[in-house]
Amino acid sequence: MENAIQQVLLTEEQIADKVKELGSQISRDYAGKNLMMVSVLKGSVVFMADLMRAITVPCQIDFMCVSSYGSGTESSGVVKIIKDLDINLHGLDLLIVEDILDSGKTLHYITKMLSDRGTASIRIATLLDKPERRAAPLTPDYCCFTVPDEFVVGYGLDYDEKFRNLPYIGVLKPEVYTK
Ligand SMILES: O=P(O)(O)OC[C@H]1O[C@H](OP(=O)(O)OP(=O)(O)O)[C@H](O)[C@@H]1O
Ligand code: HPA
Ligand SMILES: [Mg+2]
Repeated sequence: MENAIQQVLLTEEQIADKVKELGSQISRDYAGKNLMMVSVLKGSVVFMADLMRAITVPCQIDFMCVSSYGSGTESSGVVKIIKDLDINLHGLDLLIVEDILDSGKTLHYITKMLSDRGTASIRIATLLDKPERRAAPLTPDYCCFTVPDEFVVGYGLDYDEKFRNLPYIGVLKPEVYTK
């Protein structure tokens, strides 16, 4: 697994520090609100688990599972909802938790879909932002790191369902996906 990585972009320590910092900021911003954290599976599972434990105000959590990349490195443009949320969102302050904002197609679709459900507010927290690839008009409200236009894996992010369990974020060697 490690020999498919060209470069470690973000170490475990760098990620942990930044996630704690973001947790404190979100805790300040959501004091007195009805925070509902929505994790967009599968990629956000690791970030969600760490971020929710860095938040000190009361919150609910729920999960939705969507997919648009399949086994490629470019968005198919078709966002498939594999599992929708279970909880009624009326009056809740939604924080959508994503691992990466890349083309923006996934979050554009999800925010539009969820804004029809009577939420009090919707914000986006993403671990990584790759602005050079943006195709849909979207900016995150909270972001831990901006990354260059390279395919990254680890800390939940996959290529063809692999590498999610790497504890750091690494750039995948292009020969892994150009073969
Ligand atoms: O901004 P975009 O170009 O839409 O890319 C971002 C989305 O792509 C990845 O999901 P993917 O479809 O790979 O599903 P996964 O989370 O199960 O890996 C990632 O987890 C984001 O949800
Ligand atoms: O760079 C990426 N890596 C893994 N999954 C992704 N989904 C969008 N961009 C990426
Ligand atoms: Mg993926």
